[in-house]
Amino acid sequence: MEETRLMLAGAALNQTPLDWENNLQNIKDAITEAISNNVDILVLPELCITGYGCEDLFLSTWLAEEAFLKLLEIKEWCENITVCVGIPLWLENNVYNTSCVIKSREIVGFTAKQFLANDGVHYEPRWFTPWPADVVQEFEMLGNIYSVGDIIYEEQGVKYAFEICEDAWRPNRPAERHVLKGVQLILNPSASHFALSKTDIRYRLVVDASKKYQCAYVYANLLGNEAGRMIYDGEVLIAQNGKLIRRNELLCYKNVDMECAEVCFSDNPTIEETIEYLPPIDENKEVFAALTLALFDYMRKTYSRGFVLSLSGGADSSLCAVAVAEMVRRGIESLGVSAFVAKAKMFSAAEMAEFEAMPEGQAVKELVSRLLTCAYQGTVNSSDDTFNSAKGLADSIGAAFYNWTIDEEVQSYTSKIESALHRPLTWEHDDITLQNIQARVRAPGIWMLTNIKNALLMATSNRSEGAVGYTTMDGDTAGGISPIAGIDKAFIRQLLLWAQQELSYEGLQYVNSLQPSAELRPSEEAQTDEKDLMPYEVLNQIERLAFYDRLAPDKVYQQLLDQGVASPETLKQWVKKFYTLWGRNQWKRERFAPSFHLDDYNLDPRSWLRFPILSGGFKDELGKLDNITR
Ligand SMILES: Nc1ncnc2c1ncn2[C@@H]1O[C@H](COP(=O)(O)OP(=O)(O)OC[C@H]2O[C@@H]([n+]3cccc(C(=O)O)c3)[C@H](O)[C@@H]2O)[C@@H](O)[C@H]1O
Ligand SMILES: Nc1ncnc2c1ncn2[C@@H]1O[C@H](COP(=O)(O)OP(=O)(O)OP(=O)(O)O)[C@@H](O)[C@H]1O
Ligand SMILES: NC(=O)CC[C@H](N)C(=O)O
Repeated sequence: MEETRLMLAGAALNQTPLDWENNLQNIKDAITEAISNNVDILVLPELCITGYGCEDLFLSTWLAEEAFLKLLEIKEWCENITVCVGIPLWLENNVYNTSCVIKSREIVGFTAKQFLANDGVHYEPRWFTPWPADVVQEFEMLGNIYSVGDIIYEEQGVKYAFEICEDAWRPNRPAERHVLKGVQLILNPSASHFALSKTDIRYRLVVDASKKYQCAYVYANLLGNEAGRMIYDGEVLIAQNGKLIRRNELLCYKNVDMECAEVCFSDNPTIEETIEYLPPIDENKEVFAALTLALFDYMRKTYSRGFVLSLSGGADSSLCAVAVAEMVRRGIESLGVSAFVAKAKMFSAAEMAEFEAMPEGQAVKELVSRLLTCAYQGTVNSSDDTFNSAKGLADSIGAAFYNWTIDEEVQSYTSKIESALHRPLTWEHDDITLQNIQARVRAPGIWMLTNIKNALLMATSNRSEGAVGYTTMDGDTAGGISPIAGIDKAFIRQLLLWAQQELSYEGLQYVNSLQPSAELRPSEEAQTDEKDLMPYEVLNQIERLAFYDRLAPDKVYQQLLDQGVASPETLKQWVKKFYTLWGRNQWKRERFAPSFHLDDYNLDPRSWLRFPILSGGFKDELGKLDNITR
């Protein structure tokens, strides 16, 4: 075969469902950048016209009709370039998830996804119909006839075809067949949610496939917090014959992040400039990168003016505080001060000029003071340690910090109820009630600050607390966003140590020396979370075995016993406590503020784990544990 050289590009886009203006602007910017780089073929992410996360709106025909009109606009921007753009397509009562190929202002065809994502966070078969392999048909739209299906396209003699995201994750992926028909280039528009270490799997799907099928491969993912919960890392990969040619920085703050490379097609192509080595995955780094970008997008897409936080100085609220500070630092590192403040869409021209005039370090601190407001709300049960931790951290990152006590409000409610019931409330008889009223009276004041600031209230619940409902509903669950509800407590504690050491958040030194405590009981009782519950490591292990590995309670017990986690009696108590609290507290998980999906699975009923609100609570299954003799 004669040698052909094609300039190939993939662009990650930060899209938002139904935000036509934003989505089209990003697409236009990507096309303009590609044209200026003499790109022959540009791949844009899955469903990027409408946004991937439109959910049940995909079932409304008007959405696809509107998207088609937008496609006709986009087509006019494609002068002397081939652009692949994701769009839902309604045909005879079915909706298909497609990528449309536009070449020099003409629509060449639509490739429809063949394997729909239906695991974990994905529910695609609810909306889309899978397309059968090897089938191509014609359809009429607005007076024109188009081709749709499993099309093989050609660019300057090079045959190419598609795998749309999930298509590449299946053993009988389309590339298997396409390469037998002479295809030398596979394009993959994706909406592949972020999860820890997942980039490694994608690398293999792309680079190993390019080796196995002896082809070139271009992969382009969505970028940012698109629709609230899922985060996309914006990965762009260009590979050929098992060699990685381009890969971008993941989780950046740009709207458009493009990579391009000239790729040679011949019987024995020369592959210049390959990337031999990718840095090893560091999950702490990944969590911070994903969490902070997710916060920034959530803030600007809700037009909020920063965050408000009830800062106890404990691990969970400290992580939320550091996440906002790191959001500002990373955002400025990625975009520069001017673009960051412009993108935040909340500052006047005069304020923006003020920030721009500051040295970068000062701008970061000044912005943190505007974007993060914290309050310590102590009671007689609070310790100096937690106050010092909260104040020390807030001061060190430059956050606005208030301090007040809530004893008066607690006392006011307690005496009201005591006089209504004609009896005193005591720790002996009313333990949980007296704990919960403290957590609850922290909510109105912090909500007031939130309203005044037009900000978002951060709820600090973590994943381990979520599993067992160790949190007061409408108390410390109050908030508009639960940024760390996907992260377990053991991970949080080591993450904070890492952030102190590696990211130099010195203000974390206080929390890193504290034992987690709710500080809701009188201090002489020395309440700790782990005394109330069980060691967090064990709680997290039970949760994973129960809901990721999907084992029955007795098998969970047996496995942990075999690992020597605790004595049989203690372990039985912990397993029983876990399942009983898990079953009783589904309603709480249903009511948490929206949280981010960070791990390969999580407990969020809206995105991963369905469980009944009313259930038998594993009574019989836990009863079986008593019959196990060892
Ligand atoms: N299925 C269901 N659907 C709807 N509502 C249901 C329900 N089951 C119970 N309920 C309701 O739930 C109420 C109990 O829930 P709730 O009032 O939240 O209280 P509850 O879950 O009983 O207790 C809260 C727990 O969280 C711990 N906590 C609280 C605050 C902070 C921290 C910390 O770590 O800092 C820890 C505290 O030590 C205690 O163990 C019941 O009175 C009942 O009304
Ligand atoms: N003294 C306090 N001042 C302000 N907020 C508080 C105070 N005590 C508790 N809270 C709020 O209630 C939340 C729940 O408390 P919890 O103890 O679970 O979390 P934490 O204090 O951040 O972490 P840890 O459990 O590691 O101590 C806190 O994150 C915080 O938002
Ligand atoms: N949009 C998709 O098809 C995503 C599914 C794919 N398994 C992923 O998580 O990346």
